Amino acid sequence: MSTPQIVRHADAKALAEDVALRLVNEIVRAEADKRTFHLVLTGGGIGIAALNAVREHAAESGIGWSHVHLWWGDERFLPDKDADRNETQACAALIDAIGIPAQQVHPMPASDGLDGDHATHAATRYSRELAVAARGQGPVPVFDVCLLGVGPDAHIASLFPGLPQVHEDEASVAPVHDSPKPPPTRITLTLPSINTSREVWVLASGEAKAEAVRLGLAGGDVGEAPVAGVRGTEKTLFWVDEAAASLI
Ligand SMILES: O=C(O)[C@H](O)[C@@H](O)[C@H](O)[C@H](O)COP(=O)(O)O
Repeated sequence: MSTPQIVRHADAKALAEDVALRLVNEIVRAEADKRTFHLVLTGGGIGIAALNAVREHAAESGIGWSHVHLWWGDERFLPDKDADRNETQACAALIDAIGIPAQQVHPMPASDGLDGDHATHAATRYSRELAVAARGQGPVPVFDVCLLGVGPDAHIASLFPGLPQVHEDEASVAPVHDSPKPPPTRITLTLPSINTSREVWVLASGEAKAEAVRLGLAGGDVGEAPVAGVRGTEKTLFWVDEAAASLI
C-alpha cells in the first residue's frame, strides 16, 4: 500500500485540467508499451469535469483508445440513459466523443437491465464481468488508475460511513439499498477491489470536502471515513484545490 501524496491546485478548473493531462499521459504511455489500460471512472462534479477536460486533450493529442477498458467505481441504480446515472454523464462528457471499442466500455447494470431492479443480482453480474476481464488473475483486473470523488461525509464510490458495504471483504462489487446520498439504490466496487489499483486518485474540490480530505490523508477509521481506506498499490494521489486543502 502506498503513502498518500497531495497534488494541489488553485481551483477546480486547474485541478480537472491537470488530472486530464496526467491521465492522457498514462494512456499514451500504456499504448506505447503495448499494455492494456484499465481505468475506473467516478461520478460527481469534479470527476465529470476531469472527463470533459480529457475530451478536449484527447482531440488534440490524437490519443488511441483501443487498449483502454473503462469501468465504474459506482453507479446510481437507475434506468438506462437516466441523466443521473454516472454512465450517462461520462458518455456525454467523454465516451460518446472517442473511438473506444464498445465491448471495452463496462457500465454497471441499469435498473431496467437484465436483472430488472434487483440490485444484488446486478452487482453479482458486474463482479462476473470483472472476473472475466481479470483472466484468472484475481476477482478484478488490476486497475491502472482508479478515479474517486469524495463526499463531504468522507464517502468514496458508494461506500458510505456507517453502512456495511465499507467492510465487505469477499465480494468485489456490492449493492447499496439505503444510500444517504440520492438515489438510495446503488452499486459499488468494494474496498478490496479499489485497492488492487496501481494508482488511486482521489479528486476533491471545494471547502465542503476539506474535512474528508484531512481524514483521508490521516488514514483513520474506515467505517467512519471510507476515504481513509483507499490506497493504490503503487501510488495514492489526493488531488485537491486550495479550498479542499484548507485543513491539511
Ligand atoms: O455517484 C456518486 O455520487 C459518486 O460516484 C460519488 O462517490 C461522488 O463521486 C462523490 O459524492 C463526490 O461527488 P461531487 O464531486 O459531486 O461532490
